[in-house]
Amino acid sequence: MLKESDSFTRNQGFLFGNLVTSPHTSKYYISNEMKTKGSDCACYFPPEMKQAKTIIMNIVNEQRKERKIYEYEVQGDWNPNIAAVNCYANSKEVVNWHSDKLTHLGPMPIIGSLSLGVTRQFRLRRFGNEESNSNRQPSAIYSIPLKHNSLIIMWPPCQEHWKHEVCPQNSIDKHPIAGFKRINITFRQSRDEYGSEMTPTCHHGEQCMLKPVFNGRNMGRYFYSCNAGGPEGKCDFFEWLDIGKRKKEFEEKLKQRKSVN
Ligand SMILES: O=C(O)CCC(=O)C(=O)O
Ligand SMILES: [Fe+2]
Repeated sequence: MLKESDSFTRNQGFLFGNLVTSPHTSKYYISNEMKTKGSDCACYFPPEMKQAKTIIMNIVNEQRKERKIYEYEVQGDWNPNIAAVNCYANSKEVVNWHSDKLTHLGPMPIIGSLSLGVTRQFRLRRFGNEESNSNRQPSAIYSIPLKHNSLIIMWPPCQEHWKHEVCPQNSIDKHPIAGFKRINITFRQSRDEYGSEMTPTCHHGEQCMLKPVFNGRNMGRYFYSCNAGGPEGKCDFFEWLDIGKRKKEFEEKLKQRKSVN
């Protein structure tokens, strides 16, 4: 993975009309079973990643026996089939405050995050109810040092209520093998129910993003909106996610697929 990380690339995207380049490099991997689902990504889990996946999957599923399972999260065993791998080349490479995208993971995802190499600070802060907070106090920031070979599990509803970042540091201790590099593998489960076929497209033909409502009277609901903005730089597409309806539509799709085969 250390060797492979030299070929990782920086994502680019538009943020409020400005082209921004990712402050770290990354690469996406998929499991073999995703191959049959028509994904065009050619990077399959290498053998070591498969081994790590199995270990992490077993830990998560064991812990889930003792945990509350939310209605909207994946039912049955958690089975990660994609991995986003980030590489931070030095102490100034970061990932900025964000919560992970729900579009293909669906509501209440579980994310198993394995750290390799240099120890970096992983920070978390709550973001719901910020506007309704009359004092406008910024929420507390929790900082967790993630050592080589440590696992952090972001349980639901972490992505709905918390943001996370890996912040720049003035100094870091050199790792005997990785030097100043840190590699982070986040294992995620892409759910067929939230696959591209099931994701609405806006009036401009862009795939929409699934987002949670994190405060106010609609808190707990999810909606689709367009991030791309459309040709005029704005797109007002909006659609509530009806989870019951989605389940039925997906079952219907499965039945149709079976009858075609
Ligand atoms: O590097 C980390 O620990 C976090 C990575 C992350 O948040 C992400 O890839 O979404
Ligand atoms: Fe993240």
